[in-house]
Amino acid sequence: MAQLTRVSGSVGLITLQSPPVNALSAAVRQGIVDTVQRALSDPEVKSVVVCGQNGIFCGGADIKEFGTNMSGPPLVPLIHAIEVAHKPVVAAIEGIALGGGLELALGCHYRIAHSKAKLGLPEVTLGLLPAAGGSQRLPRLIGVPAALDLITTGRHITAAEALKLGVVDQVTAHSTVDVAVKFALSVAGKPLDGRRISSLPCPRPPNMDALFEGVMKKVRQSARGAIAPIACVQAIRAAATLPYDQGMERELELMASLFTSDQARALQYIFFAQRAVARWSMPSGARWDTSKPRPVHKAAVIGLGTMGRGIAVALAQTGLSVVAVETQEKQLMAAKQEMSGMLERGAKRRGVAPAFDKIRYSPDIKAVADVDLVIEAVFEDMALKEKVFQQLSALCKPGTLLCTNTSGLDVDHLASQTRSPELVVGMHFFAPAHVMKLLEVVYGSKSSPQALATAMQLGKKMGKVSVAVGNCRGFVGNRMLKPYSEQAFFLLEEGATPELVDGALEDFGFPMGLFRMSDLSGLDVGWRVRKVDGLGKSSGASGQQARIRQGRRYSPLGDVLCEQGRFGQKTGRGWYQYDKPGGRVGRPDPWLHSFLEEYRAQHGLVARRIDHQEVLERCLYTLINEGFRILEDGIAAGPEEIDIIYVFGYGWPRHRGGPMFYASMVGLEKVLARLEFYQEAHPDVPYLQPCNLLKRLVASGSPPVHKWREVVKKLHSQL
Ligand SMILES: CCCCCC/C=C/CC(=O)SCCNC(=O)CCNC(=O)[C@H](O)C(C)(C)COP(=O)(O)OP(=O)(O)OC[C@H]1O[C@@H](n2cnc3c(N)ncnc32)[C@H](O)[C@@H]1OP(=O)(O)O
Repeated sequence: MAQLTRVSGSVGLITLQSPPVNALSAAVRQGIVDTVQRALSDPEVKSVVVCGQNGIFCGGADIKEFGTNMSGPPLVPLIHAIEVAHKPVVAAIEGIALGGGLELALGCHYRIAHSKAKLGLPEVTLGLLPAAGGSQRLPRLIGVPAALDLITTGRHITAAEALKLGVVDQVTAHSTVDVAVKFALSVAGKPLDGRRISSLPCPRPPNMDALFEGVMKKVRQSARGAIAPIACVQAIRAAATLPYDQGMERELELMASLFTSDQARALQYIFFAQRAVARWSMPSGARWDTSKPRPVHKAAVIGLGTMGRGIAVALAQTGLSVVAVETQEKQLMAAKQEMSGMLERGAKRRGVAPAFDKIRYSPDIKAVADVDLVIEAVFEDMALKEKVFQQLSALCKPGTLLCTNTSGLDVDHLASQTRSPELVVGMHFFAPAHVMKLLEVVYGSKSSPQALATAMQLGKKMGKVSVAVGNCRGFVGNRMLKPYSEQAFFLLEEGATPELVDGALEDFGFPMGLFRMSDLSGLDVGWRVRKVDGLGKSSGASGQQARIRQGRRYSPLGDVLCEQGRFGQKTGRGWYQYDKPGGRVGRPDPWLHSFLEEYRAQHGLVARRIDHQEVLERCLYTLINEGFRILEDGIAAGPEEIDIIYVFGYGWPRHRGGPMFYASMVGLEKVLARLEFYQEAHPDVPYLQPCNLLKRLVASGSPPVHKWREVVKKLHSQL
């Protein structure tokens, strides 16, 4: 779908027409081939402008077509036909020119962009590389270093940056199509030789080998096992070292290795999952498209500890008026100082003025009287939160939405402390709250659809990936973390070291293994929770009985470390040792290794050899098993919710698509069989017991992950 019209007498205007983003579907590609051919053979047409309808140039290849039997004309010859045309072709870029969309524009002889347009080659984020000539043309146009940056990160750039780099020739704040048509009239009949990017030599950077080596090293480190960024570097190296035609062959070869890879499938799944979770639903049937959010102009944050500070800053940065309440005067002053710095740094990064005047600080909770929404972010203690909710319920104007920032406490219980439980939801932010992308929005049994819709919309405005989930201990993310960390502790008891467990998880792609992460966030955090739960005391006893609590296997290892004041980085000792309290670089600690040996001896445990495979299977499969339980319990509407939470909030490697997608790639039969195997070996570990939904899915032939939502729905309708 592309339309050709003649404008200003001699300009052929080709308009891509495929809402919502004019993606290059088979029909659009065919439309471009046809219209270009007609424009070039029409003697009345002297020059051509390519644009997209509805102010959007083109969002690139149609991702929905990937993984299907792709038909229609391929992009490479289509773009080539434009480039070799004897009439000037001008791209009028409004909205976006991404991926294949930008590659199409690079095939044109001139590019004019609207000042608000965004451009980029984000293929790497989908597990691919720009394989419609993008990896060969961009370095020729803007040089190797800049092309390496854009292609390996996939970042979107502004029109201003595009102009500075030389990606576009002109930027306008007026009608881009009008400007492009005028420009096309002015260049009609002029020679095009220097305008065909593929015929330009690729500028060779000085120290080219060192440059590529350095970039490859950096990419390998940050890619954590992702293959696409590496292929991107290899393709650009081909542009820098080979003639264009050979470079194109290399581009195709590299793309072929990525196109059908598991990683590409995983990354494309995450792209669509991120969009699917925005279309939330509640067990009552209420949905995103039938529930209208309330307007929120003014919000309050109660409690200015680490979380409250980040939340208040994030709210102010969205343009909301914020009342930041902290009843302890000293803490209030410290918060004010730190938050000013956060606002300043954030503003500098985004090139805007800091939103200092958006925040009013108050030591008095009565300041919430006229706000539309409150986010309570006091210490994670139910009695304290109860009290705050009772106060808020009495002080706020009717209709104020009351949200709790908790990492797992009962939202229904807090709602029961208020006069309007339907206005209460959980908003589980992740630290640092003004940086981390994930937000779990937790609806309780009485939360109204409007309350959920309001919190979801607010999360979106704050730039968060918001996921609606039901209320249970730990919600989705932290609930799944429990079996995962439990297994890691058991593995230490059985013979592993923190380095071995972390090594396996980091090789898998997590930025940090569980023990390194625990040292960073503080071992005392989990210890406090365990003590509230009646666990968390080392007891000092020996033998197996000492490792059984509440009728199940329990490892007091973390408790013993805490009793010795080893809280992680903050105390300079935890699962690793650090140079000093607050040190960042953890080194293996011989003390800990001897401690583990003594511990095993004390408890009659015999160390055995544990390999990476066992670490991964036991930690990840129990986590996945809990994910299935969460689906079974109706806490998450589908696997996409779980996967997005893990990718955006828990460091699950994106190229592995989240835990539920990973399970589908491994094969549900295998996950089930290994859980059964480990359960037999450890019958006192309930988390190893395969859940019914997993068994049911395997029994029904292990349907692909996108079909699970239906299976879960059916399961719930039968209950
Ligand atoms: C050997 C094979 C050779 C092949 C050579 C060609 C290869 C080319 C590679 C590519 O071009 S890969 C695609 C590159 N493009 C992208 O990565 C862009 C992806 N899209 C986005 O980043 C965003 O969607 C957006 C375009 C910036 C718009 O964001 P916005 O927040 O405004 O809206 P969304 O909710 O994200 O999207 C709206 C709607 O559109 C769907 N969509 C977006 N882009 C595409 C696409 N490229 N293909 C198909 N569908 C797309 C998106 O899924 C939403 O749909 P929904 O149904 O409403 O959820």
